[in-house]
Amino acid sequence: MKLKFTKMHGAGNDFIVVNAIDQDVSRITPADWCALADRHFGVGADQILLVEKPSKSSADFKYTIYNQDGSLVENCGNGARCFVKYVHDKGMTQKREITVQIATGLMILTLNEDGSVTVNMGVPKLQAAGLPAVVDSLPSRKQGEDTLYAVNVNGGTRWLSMVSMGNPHAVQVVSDVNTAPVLFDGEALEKHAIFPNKANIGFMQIHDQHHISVRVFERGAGETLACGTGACAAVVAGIRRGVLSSPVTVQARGGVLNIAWAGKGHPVMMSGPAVTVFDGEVPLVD
Ligand SMILES: N[C@@H](CCC[C@H](N)C(=O)O)C(=O)O
Repeated sequence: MKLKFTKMHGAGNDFIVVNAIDQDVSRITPADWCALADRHFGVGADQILLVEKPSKSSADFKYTIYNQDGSLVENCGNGARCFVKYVHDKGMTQKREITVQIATGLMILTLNEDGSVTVNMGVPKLQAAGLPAVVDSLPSRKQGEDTLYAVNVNGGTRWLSMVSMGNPHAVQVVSDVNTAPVLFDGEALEKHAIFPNKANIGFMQIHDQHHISVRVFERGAGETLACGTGACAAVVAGIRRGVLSSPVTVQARGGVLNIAWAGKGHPVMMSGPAVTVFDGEVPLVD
């Protein structure tokens, strides 16, 4: 069997996008997706995105996401932008505003005139239990409206904000993202016992109340050049801590994302680039 795909990226967070409406992918296993995402023996990608038929009549498409390690994911912000560009470029819809079914509900995405995409990322969950994160025995302190939890890792204490964007994020403020121990601490925190489903670990440097730099050690993928949901989680945490004001420009290693959030109970709006790299075809073992 041959599988057609498109390689895309959003601010350097790269994807293999697969049309699973016109191609039968039912026999492709998570291990196959993992092999395809391998950077040495496969095509290479942080995530695999499947474009599928929705089961809800109010949605235009369904969108299933696998991490590089083959695990299923609830949400992917940079992927959502690439998803819209893909279905538009492939003539699968003429609509510029598209409703997409994801694991946690419906997501509304808008293809802007300049080719960028704006995504309504939904209302963030602000309780640690919602990630889930088991924080009952951890020391905590308030900063603004946020509650920070002290987690011991690699011989030090990190004060983490807990934000769910449908997927779990723990965010800490660092003085310099370039020297922050993103790989060392990120890997240890991703798998920390307080996160039963693991977590994405964000490191945020605050330049001023409207500008930050963020690096994210992603669950199931390691550090990526950008993480859309991670950027949203960092902005939500910063606004709740009282150190950021909406809108916020987020500098990731691979590009810039713009995030707006009006506060508790409101959805996070994210805008940023979506780029096609090439179309390809790979043989898969039957
Ligand atoms: N790169 C993504 C997030 C992908 C999912 C994440 N690794 C997880 O396991 O939750 C983004 O742009 O949001």
